[in-house]
Amino acid sequence: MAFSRVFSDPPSKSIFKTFAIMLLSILASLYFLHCLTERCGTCMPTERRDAGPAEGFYAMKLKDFGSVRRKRLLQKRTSTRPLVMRHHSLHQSVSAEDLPEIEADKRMFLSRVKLSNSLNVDLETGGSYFDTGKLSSLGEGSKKLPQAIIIGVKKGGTRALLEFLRVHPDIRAVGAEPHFFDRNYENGLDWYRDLMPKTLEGQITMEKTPSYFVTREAPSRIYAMSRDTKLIVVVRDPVTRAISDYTQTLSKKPDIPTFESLTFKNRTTGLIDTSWSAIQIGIYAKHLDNWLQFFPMSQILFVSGERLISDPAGELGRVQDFLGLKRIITDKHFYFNQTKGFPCLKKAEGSSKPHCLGKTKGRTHPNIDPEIVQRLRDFYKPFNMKFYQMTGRKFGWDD
Ligand SMILES: Nc1ncnc2c1ncn2[C@@H]1O[C@H](COP(=O)(O)OS(=O)(=O)O)[C@@H](OP(=O)(O)O)[C@H]1O
Repeated sequence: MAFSRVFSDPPSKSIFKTFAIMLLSILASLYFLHCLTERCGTCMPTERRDAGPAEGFYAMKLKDFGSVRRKRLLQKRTSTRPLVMRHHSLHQSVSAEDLPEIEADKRMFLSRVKLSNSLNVDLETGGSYFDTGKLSSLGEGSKKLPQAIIIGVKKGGTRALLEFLRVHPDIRAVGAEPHFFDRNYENGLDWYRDLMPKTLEGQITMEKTPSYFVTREAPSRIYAMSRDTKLIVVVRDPVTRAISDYTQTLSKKPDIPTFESLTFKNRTTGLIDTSWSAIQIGIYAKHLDNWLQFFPMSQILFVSGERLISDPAGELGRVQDFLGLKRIITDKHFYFNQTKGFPCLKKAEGSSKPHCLGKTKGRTHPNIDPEIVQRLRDFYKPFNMKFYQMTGRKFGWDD
């Protein structure tokens, strides 16, 4: 009897013990969460908003440090995501290039966008990811509608621009192309907002969908969302752009007719088929007219696709100015990769490794008969002249 009293607890005592253990575990988890939000441990300097002129320089430095830190903080919190999520096959199976351009399988597309954004995977390059769900549980930042959008043009260099911009600590961008203002508008703004990554105060939310530039309804729809939206268009020599567009289609459907036969309505008369999208997209002046019905020129920035390759830092400087951001992305961020034949990032967003765009960017183009190329140059010339006049910039496609 005495033995059993010493070695076996009465039921109430054992319940108390279990309860005490549970309480301790809850307290330990709470403390762990608390530390995750960095409210314990080190004390970091924070941004000062009230710096007077004499403190300007230091305030600026502090601001840069603050914004860099903000982004690092956001990225750090995602780095516990299982590495399997970065597995190459995942990126391959959801490659943005694989998203059907015209006859999109909507359900598949939406699930891809969702997957991309839940991981913040850049579907094209697989370069970075961001666990928005995790942040939401910590209550950091909030999803906002984009304040700036790269609206075009297809094959202009839009992916390169977005990837480069993502290096900036004050830019947060969705990796996949949401196609909201063309294919998914009926889903509503809440759906669109939900695709966006979380941002902290002062950060700019961005997305890119190159087909917006040629979508008739896109200007009015974006205007309805916010008349202050900043628009960026990466333009490229329309002839090279058309060939690049064709090369992409050919890579997916090797049986399509030749570039030559698609270019002409009638080969003997030399009449160009302007209904072919590869040709149509390059008539920039016509599409721009549509945008100018809703947005002033001052709200649209034109980036040269050619200079984005020959002088990425120069073009990025213009974009950062346009977005009202400090020029943080400079020459130091790029190197020219001889094998790729393009500029690449020394360090991609959220990584310490060099990063080039994927193999679907910078494809080898098929050889096109120089006569046909010349015919296309003649066709585009008046439209290009008009476009130079409208934008006040000579892009040098006809020199
Ligand atoms: N740094 C860097 N690396 C690789 N590729 C680069 C880069 N900068 C610009 N480009 C050019 O981007 C072209 C693809 O344009 P987009 O990204 O707008 O294409 S898409 O519309 O999103 O499919 C792609 O076109 P192609 O060369 O025809 O493949 C490239 O020429």
